[in-house]
Amino acid sequence: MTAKLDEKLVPIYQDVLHRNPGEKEFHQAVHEVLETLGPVLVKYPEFADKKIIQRICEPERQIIFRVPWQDDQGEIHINRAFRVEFNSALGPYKGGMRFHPSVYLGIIKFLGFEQIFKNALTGLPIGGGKGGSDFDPKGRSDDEIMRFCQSLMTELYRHLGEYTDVPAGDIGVGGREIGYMFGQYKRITNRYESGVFTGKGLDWGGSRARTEATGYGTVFFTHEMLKARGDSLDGKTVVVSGSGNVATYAIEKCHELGAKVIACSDSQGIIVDEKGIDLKALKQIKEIERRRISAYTEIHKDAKYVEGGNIWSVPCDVALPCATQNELNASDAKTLVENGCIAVAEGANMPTTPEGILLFQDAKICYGPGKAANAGGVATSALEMQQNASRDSWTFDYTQKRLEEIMIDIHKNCYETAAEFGSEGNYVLGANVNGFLRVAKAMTAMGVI
Ligand SMILES: NC(=O)C1=CN([C@@H]2O[C@H](COP(=O)(O)OP(=O)(O)OC[C@H]3O[C@@H](n4cnc5c(N)ncnc54)[C@H](OP(=O)(O)O)[C@@H]3O)[C@@H](O)[C@H]2O)C=CC1
Ligand SMILES: N=C(CCC(=O)O)C(=O)O
Repeated sequence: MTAKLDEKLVPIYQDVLHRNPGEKEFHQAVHEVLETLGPVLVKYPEFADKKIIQRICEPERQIIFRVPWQDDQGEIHINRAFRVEFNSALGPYKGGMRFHPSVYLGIIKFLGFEQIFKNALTGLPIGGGKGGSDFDPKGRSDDEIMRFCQSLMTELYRHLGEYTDVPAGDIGVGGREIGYMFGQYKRITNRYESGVFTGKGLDWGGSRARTEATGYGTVFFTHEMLKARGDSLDGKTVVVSGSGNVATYAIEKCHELGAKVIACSDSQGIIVDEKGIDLKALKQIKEIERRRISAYTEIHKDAKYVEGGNIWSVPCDVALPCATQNELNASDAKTLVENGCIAVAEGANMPTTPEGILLFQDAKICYGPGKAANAGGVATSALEMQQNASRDSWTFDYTQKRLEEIMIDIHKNCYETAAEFGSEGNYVLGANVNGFLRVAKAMTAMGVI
């Protein structure tokens, strides 16, 4: 790690390392928050007496279980799944499910820890949690995905509920997977509990604008950062990593706001289209045909595909990492800044390494951390829960307007908190401290639980 910790926080971090050996992504997420909490303990010494930080760093519950399932050829497979119910001070545990072969407990705990503060920043009544599995959905048939989701839910259902723990999507988990998990939950419990999952389909309780929300919200946040400096997204050249749910709708909102996205990626390579990414083609390839991004050049012959290419080598004004953690390192950050990049906003969770963050901050460019910039997804999930609870269904425009207002508020609160603590423009400190204070005050009120 790079930035130094306040001496009062060093033993807390050492204890996290001791209790959670080998979970390097979780260590990274904790360190990034602890780096900014020194001044908070000066202003609120009572939080040290109540051991609030130590309690937040220890999940309330960690569930690990086996998921056996059969493929279309009848072969049996065994995967491991997780649900980390991290913190319920502000509401039921709320966070996605990630299906990816790289998933292990340390990944879920980093995601769940980030989720605590992200959910707090929305100002909505949701706690922090996360789950997932090392199951790889790539290349699997719909029936295999269904059988896996049913087997996973047969174990997990007992821990879920609209007032207890509410999963949603993340890498490898979209509307299809949510549908199969919700269906099995309903079958086992014999309850139509709409609010137990978010990201549901529009035909069965989903919220309009939820599919678009994370990507849209990241762009709204970017726009706010630029506006705070008297600038805007209009006319800017943008590079977006990933080509999944978050990336697709970040591209869509960039184009709506007058920017031009010229590159995006998947885990195999990057495409560069100087005329601007054709979103219709991208959605057809990724959402409908579930193919590799390389197929884009079959439609647009003058676009360029680079197998294994580094998307951060493409010169741009704005960079939106929307793929996965630690995808943007110090060398990438240096290249972006040298090429004239003036703003980075994280659609993905923890995509920039600690060294990359420091480089962006030293360069004094706009840098929006994921817990603030990508909170639009979970915020709209909370709006889906509101609609479900009131047996209502809002219009797209009304829901998008609520989302935009929430993102404007998150930016304002982060900006003002950073200034209050003497670090104007430091959105990492602003997001961490503003989110932490919301959780800490609730935990203090609820006693030592
Ligand atoms: N969905 C949501 O509501 C929210 C998601 N996020 C975060 O946004 C990011 C993207 O999630 P989402 O769009 O939902 O997921 P998707 O599965 O829809 O898309 C993930 C994208 O990232 C790429 N990717 C995944 N893993 C890697 C890797 N190890 N190396 C390179 N590329 C990779 C995928 O490429 P390929 O297809 O080749 O694997 C794909 O293009 C994640 O960090 C997630 O945690 C944050 C807030 C909300
Ligand atoms: N994957 C998500 C969305 C979580 C949710 O909508 O509950 C995230 O905020 O990282």
